[in-house]
Amino acid sequence: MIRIEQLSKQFTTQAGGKSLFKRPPRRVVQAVQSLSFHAPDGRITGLLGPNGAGKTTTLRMLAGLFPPDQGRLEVDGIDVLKQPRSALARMGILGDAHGLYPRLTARENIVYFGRLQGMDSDAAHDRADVLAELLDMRRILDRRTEGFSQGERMKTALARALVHDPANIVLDEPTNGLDVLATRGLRDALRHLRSPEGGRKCIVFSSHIMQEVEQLCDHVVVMARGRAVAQGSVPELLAQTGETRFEEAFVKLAFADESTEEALA
Ligand SMILES: Nc1ncnc2c1ncn2[C@@H]1O[C@H](COP(=O)(O)OP(=O)(O)OP(=O)(O)O)[C@@H](O)[C@H]1O
Repeated sequence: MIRIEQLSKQFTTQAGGKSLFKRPPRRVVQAVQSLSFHAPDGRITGLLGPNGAGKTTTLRMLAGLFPPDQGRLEVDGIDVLKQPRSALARMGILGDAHGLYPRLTARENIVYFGRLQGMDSDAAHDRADVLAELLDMRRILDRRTEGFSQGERMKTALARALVHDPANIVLDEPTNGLDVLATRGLRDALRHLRSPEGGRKCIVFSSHIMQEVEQLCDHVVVMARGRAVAQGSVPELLAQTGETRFEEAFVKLAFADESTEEALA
């Protein structure tokens, strides 16, 4: 179970400037603002938002990569800021950079991570076999990852993230660069992991692809400009917007401010 409460994060960047002598002005980007949501076990929760909505920033804070300015992040009741190691041990995280060791085989990459998580070698090897079955990667399991395709890299990175059988699975744009079959395979694997047979995992993933979210998610958090502008199941969001197509509902929800601002300009 993952719970996020009133999360905020801003970044300060240098604005561009032509002058050699004047320091360019600073710009503040509010990446995430007062974001709250709850992702229960046995459910797939999707963070859906356009580019720059704050999805990756949110998931990076959940992974303990940097602290929020404000707010609380909890994994199975454990505070990520206060007890990062225990919280991280309860999560399998697939980030945007897959960072595999190219000289190791897929299996060795998976087993190595298992060992880092405190598993003994036999258990890590057994688990690599189970995951290879689940993610349909038996063909590549004993190949060096050097030269792997995008889909093969993603599967290996996902298997590595799941090696310690975490109760919570966090995925940032997992289908980026995958073809239709690989996307289907991933969808099936996530459905299995959500089911009682798959361990009723709590799954949180980010995406800007509506069809993916529509087909997979029990709960959708629509993000825009760092905020959650709406939350609910797909039927609830359709009812809330009075739309029959999810794409229309999403555009209405995610870009509502912009049309108002454009109208006022
Ligand atoms: N390290 C950083 N420094 C400055 N600005 C940042 C940094 N990281 C994120 N941002 C800004 O914060 C905002 C949210 O970015 P984020 O990557 O979280 O969005 P996203 O919803 O994941 O977008 P996308 O779908 O394009 O990946 C953007 O305006 C981005 O430029």
